[in-house]
Amino acid sequence: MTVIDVDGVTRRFGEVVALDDVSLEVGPGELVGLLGPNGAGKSTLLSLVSGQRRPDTGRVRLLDGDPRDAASRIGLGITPQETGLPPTLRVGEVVDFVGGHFPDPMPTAELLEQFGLTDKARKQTGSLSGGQKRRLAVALALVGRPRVILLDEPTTGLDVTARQVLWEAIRRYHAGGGTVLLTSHYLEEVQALAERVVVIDHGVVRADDSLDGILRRVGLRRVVLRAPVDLVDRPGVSRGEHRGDGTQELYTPDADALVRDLVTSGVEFSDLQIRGASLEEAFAEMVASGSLEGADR
Ligand SMILES: Nc1ncnc2c1ncn2[C@@H]1O[C@H](COP(=O)(O)OP(=O)(O)OP(=O)(O)O)[C@@H](O)[C@H]1O
Repeated sequence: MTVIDVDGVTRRFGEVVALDDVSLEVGPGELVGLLGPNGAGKSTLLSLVSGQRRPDTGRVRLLDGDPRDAASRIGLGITPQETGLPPTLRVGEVVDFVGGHFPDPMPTAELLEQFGLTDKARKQTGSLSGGQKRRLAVALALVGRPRVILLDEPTTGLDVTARQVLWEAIRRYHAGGGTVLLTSHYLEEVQALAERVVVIDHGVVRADDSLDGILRRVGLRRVVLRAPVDLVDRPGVSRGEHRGDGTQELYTPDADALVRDLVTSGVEFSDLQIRGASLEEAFAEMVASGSLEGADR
């Protein structure tokens, strides 16, 4: 059985082609991260899978049914990018209310416990912090014991602790056999959770690979240093530039080898900084180098 089956889907908003012939299959128990820059088409894809929108062309199936049928959506949990919670209802009441729409909801106390919200059960949602609201919004996706959940940027804007609580809850759901499709701007988040990564840009699926496969492609390091000679064209540097502050910014697959080479060659560098490339940088590199072309599973 395929839990999510998107086949040759195109969706336009006026002149904008939000999704351009996108196909994606997600099987039972998979945890898939959907990555892409702003405006890539991630939320549009989720809205088609959840039956909120129809594709212009192509076909979308959810749990072997039409996502616009309530019978298919009973097995779906969703946390959109923004959730409006009724501000005067208490946290426990909101969970009870949403759970009441499902045949076998999770007990409210158990769900709140999992999301670290037990002591907020009697608070009005309007009094919650941004992070607490977000945790509640994700908890609501799970209350009906869904077979699949769609999470649109579940932890954007959260602090480290709140993010960890959510990651744990998502892992627990997945370990129990649940299927997850989540979007994120954060490579770190996808790295922490997903087994499979789909990269989308300008409405097109650019890569669909295991997490390891994607990380190998984006395994670039960013090296910044000050040096009296030009290092941009040095062997081992895949791309680089001179910055306004007099430093050079270099991207390399092997920062250790590059630094060893500079030391043995006697290059007098200073102010050395090394870190992993961010998703945006890695993504730009993938597009620039053409490594995404023809990439597929
Ligand atoms: N309701 C709408 N009306 C008009 N254009 C839209 C609408 N929804 C999305 N778009 C456009 O479709 C494209 C894809 O948007 P979408 O929200 O799916 O991207 P995204 O990858 O989720 O972005 P973000 O990471 O910023 O949430 C964008 O160009 C966006 O401006």
